Amino acid sequence: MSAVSFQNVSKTYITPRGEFQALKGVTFDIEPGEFFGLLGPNGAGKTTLISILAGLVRASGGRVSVHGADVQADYAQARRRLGVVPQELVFDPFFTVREALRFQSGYFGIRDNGDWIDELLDGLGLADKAGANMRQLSGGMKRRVLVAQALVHRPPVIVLDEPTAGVDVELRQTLWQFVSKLNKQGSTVLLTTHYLEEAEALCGRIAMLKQGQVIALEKTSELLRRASAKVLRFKTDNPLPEALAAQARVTGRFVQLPVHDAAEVERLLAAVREAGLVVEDIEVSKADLEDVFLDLMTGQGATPPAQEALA
Ligand SMILES: Nc1ncnc2c1ncn2[C@@H]1O[C@H](COP(=O)(O)OP(=O)(O)OP(=O)(O)O)[C@@H](O)[C@H]1O
Repeated sequence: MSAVSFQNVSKTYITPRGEFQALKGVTFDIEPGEFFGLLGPNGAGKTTLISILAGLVRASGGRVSVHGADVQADYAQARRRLGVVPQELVFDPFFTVREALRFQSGYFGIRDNGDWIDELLDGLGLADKAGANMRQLSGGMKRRVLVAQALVHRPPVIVLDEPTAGVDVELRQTLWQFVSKLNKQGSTVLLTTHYLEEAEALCGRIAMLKQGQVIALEKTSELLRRASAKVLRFKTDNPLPEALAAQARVTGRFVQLPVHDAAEVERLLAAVREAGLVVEDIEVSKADLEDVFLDLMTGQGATPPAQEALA
């Protein structure tokens, strides 16, 4: 049985300007023990999908289950199997860290959870803050408590929605060490992130969402191998012509363009020459996940499975 199953999930929001379809028939399963990445640009529908999984938003259509428990019909079972780390910092300012974790344990009907709470505090670098009041903690420390709170009932499925957005390097490392350890011990992890290097390093499989649809669903290694395997890189001080800018990743003077074969390299360089750009340090090198992502998002060179997913 899948750890998480999304079957034909749709969501239509009613807005003052009419209906807006945020999810359009999203279907994929996550198997027990996977470290799974959900990627997509702003507004792709990632948070909506996770909120439906967590029972915070109701799907307009389709079915979502956690280890077989339907998130609507069997909410309590599904919720018990999930540890959701939210994006926003929500906490009760009057509790100490340990009290907050005890309270959360009680919410799930768990007593005598002290040993696991100690392990969480240790693993997340919170041991010396156990007695501190929540309102005294820095933003980074509060975020650690949110992670501990999400895991207090030892859920088999851990959901992290942009857990490292705006957090310092130390917390990112602590968090990934701890979550990777839980994953090695058998927990399933679903991660949404904007940091593609994080997804590349951690996730075994990745789904990419674009405008509410899955446009790629593959092993990370396959995704890297299959989509534009190469990128053309160069430096220039000149602005790019529009046709090139639409597919390029530009960082200061550095320009990167996805390429699929030698003919495309020649075509792009011809376009560069034609536009009169002065370029330096031209090289063709291996793509990383960010290149693949950009390639798929700009609609260039979608891989065969991605096209199937769109059908
Ligand atoms: N409550 C709502 N009412 C109307 N529209 C909404 C609502 N929540 C989200 N949306 C819209 O649905 C789309 C998907 O939003 P969602 O937050 O799921 O995307 P996301 O992929 O998580 O983006 P981000 O990376 O910015 O968090 C967006 O266009 C958003 O404006």
